[in-house]
Amino acid sequence: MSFDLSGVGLTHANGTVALQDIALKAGQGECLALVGPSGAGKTSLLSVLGTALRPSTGRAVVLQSPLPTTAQAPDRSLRARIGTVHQAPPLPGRQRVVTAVLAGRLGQWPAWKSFASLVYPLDIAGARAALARVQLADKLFARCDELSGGQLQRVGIARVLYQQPDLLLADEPVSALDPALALATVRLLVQDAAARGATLVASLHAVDLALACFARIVGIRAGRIVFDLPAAQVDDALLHALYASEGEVLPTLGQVSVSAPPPPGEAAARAMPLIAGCR
Ligand SMILES: Nc1ncnc2c1ncn2[C@@H]1O[C@H](COP(=O)(O)OP(=O)(O)OP(=O)(O)O)[C@@H](O)[C@H]1O
Repeated sequence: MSFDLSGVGLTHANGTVALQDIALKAGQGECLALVGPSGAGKTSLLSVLGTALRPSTGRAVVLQSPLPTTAQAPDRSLRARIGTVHQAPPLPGRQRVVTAVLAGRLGQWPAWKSFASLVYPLDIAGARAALARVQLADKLFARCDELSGGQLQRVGIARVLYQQPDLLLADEPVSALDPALALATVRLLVQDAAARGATLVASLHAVDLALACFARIVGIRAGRIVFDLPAAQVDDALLHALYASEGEVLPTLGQVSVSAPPPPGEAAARAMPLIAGCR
């Protein structure tokens, strides 16, 4: 088992209830996509899985470790086995890309090696290889503040590819990329996880991308899981109900407009001429 959440709730410091009674588990090596409208709780759920936020209620076990329910910090070795791709990677502007990528393994290295690598990058070849997988090898020694938003997202992805975590969490990882690059990048994440037997949980804005690339789709609305199904069983009625608060147009990579709920399967199929066979 990669993770097992039962009865998990999360209330933010200001009293906002972000998650309620979440029951979700995944075996090692499973890949699942989280979809749902803005504010549904996708980032909050990924933050709990990534140990950045402590559940307010319920029980969470991640990579065989029960997460602490007190203020106690999760242990460093657990965090080193979890990799997170942020929508906007928190990379210092003055940091070189090579250092940002190598930081993916800081949690796995002994303190002396981490410190030495911050002073002088210790595995330049490894960083270059990870960047090449996202077509950014030429930016190896660029400063992070010299990159576009989409390039920064890809540096964040190269960092997690370099890290090789057992549990990979991706929060809107391709939101700043054009459709073709977004598809190639999500495929890369899925293929990397599959090749290594790692678990991947990705929140995706574009439902067509989620349906094309992931075998299992989890729909979230108002902090609750409303469906958890194989992609083939996620039909338009379910998706329109999920996104009802955002109008009648489903968010897709191709921004294909669907004016009214069509028969099951049709909207996603219409929205997907660009993306086929990702899984
Ligand atoms: N740091 C915070 N403090 C207070 N409330 C928060 C905080 N972060 C998120 N929330 C609230 O928690 C709820 C869930 O937010 P979350 O960011 O998890 O949703 P999301 O599905 O990721 O949304 P989006 O798709 O817009 O990124 C929302 O009501 C949001 O306003």
